[in-house]
Amino acid sequence: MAPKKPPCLPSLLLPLLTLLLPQADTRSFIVDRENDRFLLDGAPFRYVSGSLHYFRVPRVLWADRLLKMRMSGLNAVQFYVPWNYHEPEPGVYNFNGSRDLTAFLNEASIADLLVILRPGPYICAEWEMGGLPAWLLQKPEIQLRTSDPDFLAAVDSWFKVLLPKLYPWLYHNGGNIISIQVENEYGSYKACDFTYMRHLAGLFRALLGDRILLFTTDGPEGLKCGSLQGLYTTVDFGPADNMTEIFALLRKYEPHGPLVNSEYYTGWLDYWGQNHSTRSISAVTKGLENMLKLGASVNMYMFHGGTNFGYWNGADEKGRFLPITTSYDYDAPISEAGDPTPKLFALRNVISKDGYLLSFLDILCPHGPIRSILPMTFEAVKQDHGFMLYRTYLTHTVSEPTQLWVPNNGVHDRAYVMVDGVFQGVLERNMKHQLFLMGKMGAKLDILLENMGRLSFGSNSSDFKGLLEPPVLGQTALTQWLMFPLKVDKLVKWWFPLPLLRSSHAQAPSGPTFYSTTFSILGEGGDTFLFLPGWTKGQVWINGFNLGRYWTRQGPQQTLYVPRPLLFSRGALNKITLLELENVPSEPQIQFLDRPILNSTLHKTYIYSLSADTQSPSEPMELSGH
Ligand SMILES: CCCCNC(=S)N1C[C@H](O)[C@@H](O)[C@@H](O)[C@H]1CO
Repeated sequence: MAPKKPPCLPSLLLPLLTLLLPQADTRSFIVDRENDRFLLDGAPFRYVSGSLHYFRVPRVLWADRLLKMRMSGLNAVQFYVPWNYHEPEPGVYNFNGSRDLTAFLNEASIADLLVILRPGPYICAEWEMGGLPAWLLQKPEIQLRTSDPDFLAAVDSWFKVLLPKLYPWLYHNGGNIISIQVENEYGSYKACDFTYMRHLAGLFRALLGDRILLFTTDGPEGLKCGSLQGLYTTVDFGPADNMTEIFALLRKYEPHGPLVNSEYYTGWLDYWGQNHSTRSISAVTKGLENMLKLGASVNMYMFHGGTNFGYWNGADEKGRFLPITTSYDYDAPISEAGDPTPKLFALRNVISKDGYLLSFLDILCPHGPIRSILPMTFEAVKQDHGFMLYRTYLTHTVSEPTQLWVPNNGVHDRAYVMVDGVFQGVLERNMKHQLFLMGKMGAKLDILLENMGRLSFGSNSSDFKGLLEPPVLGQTALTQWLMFPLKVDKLVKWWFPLPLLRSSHAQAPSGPTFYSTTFSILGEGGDTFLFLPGWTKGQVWINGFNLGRYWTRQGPQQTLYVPRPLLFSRGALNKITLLELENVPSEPQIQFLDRPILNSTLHKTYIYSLSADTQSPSEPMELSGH
């Protein structure tokens, strides 16, 4: 979330003050040259990042694109800041709407993505004038990207506005920016003006302090003029390039420290009048796999390209003037329209093999688990409502079905038990039914605990929730627990729809599973009642609103009231997400009825068929109860 704001001091004082203040926490992102790696908060860290340019995506879609990147297994996002996008005229600044850089940083933080920021002043990027404002050319003799005093004066003035905005977002200040690039592929520019680069490096240090990692990026041929003492050197290259040769060349500039490819090309740009550029999935994934095996940190350029709206496209000169197209699809893993492509899933598989794929737990429990010898209650880990996952590992093989139980009625309130992700069944408060399981030594035992609501009347309202006693397997009390307090509502708000219906022969998964889909209302619509025939028990959200619990199997309530104001009408898409805790039918359906069903008796299964004339449920046919 937005980091703590520094005291509003003159911008140049801030870094100085920070130096004087004791560092309030141990947040840090540094280069460990002894072990050729990054350290994040002292722990070995490698980023698998993707480029997404906020200035090529409408603000209302930022969250969607960023989450899709996170769900692809990335842990960082890299983006430029185009100077001309924010200073349309000298001294006039715009950081509003789709130019709200702070809002984008915050969206990245919400998506749990670290940030690699590239503020230029030149950014290239197939963007109008490489990000430099056209008004610089009102001085026709100006020497762009050099120590020309006119150019430096404009650069200084811009960065004295921009960089203090970034200061609170630096990782060690509580934000998510782990590194900042100085200039862009300067070694590819004819000037090779080290005075200019030293000026920029000094300005960044003066305004950002000395803790943030500053780096440069160049193609292999640009390292000589693009690298600078005090700035970490990185390279860029694509799948067709010789990774071994290029990294060997990089080692001449950075003999120690992590190898970094700051722009690994997943596709390429398009020019009007030429064929759409593509890069093969196999080549792109193979190259990524090889770099990950080397322990390199990689940023995939682009992971989502977006669009050159308005007049913002740039141009290249290759013997002739070549304007860039409006689409910046880039044959990227997320298409220009935001759709995951086969390339995304192929890259996700590579990242997952590397152990980098996010489980839901990374999103549901972004701060990681709490470790304890004995299980802790919801209250002890400061989780009031909803769900907590308890995880332990079997310390011995259980080769015969063995009872899992919790002494003193210690399940508060329902426990969904899995072994290595396979659903075993449910333990329930005040219920005597037994649960037997088997598993090899080292098998993962997960218990998803549901808080069904605290006592509101009775002898003791101190109704603690969770596992109040250590579960016992046979005669062995299980210890060494990890507790994951789950922020389910946060995930649901960003979840993009997944197909709800499965092909009939597919065995619907059992145990805690998310389902999500979209639906639209043709007319104005009205209040309605959600009916989930054949579903068992769970939680449901509509358009991010937590509608409540359903327990179709149990009754007597079979429908959930859906107030009309929750819904979008006239064809707009509504999103429904369900967390089914036990089982769904092979072809799960959701129905919206025009009346409630609150009176089904317990343990009976009803089939309601919508009668053709009224589209309302006929009288229920009672099937055998069980
Ligand atoms: C045809 C030469 C284009 C020069 N740009 C190159 S090599 N690239 C590197 C550059 O840093 C980046 O901003 C992008 O411009 C990328 C191409 O998408």
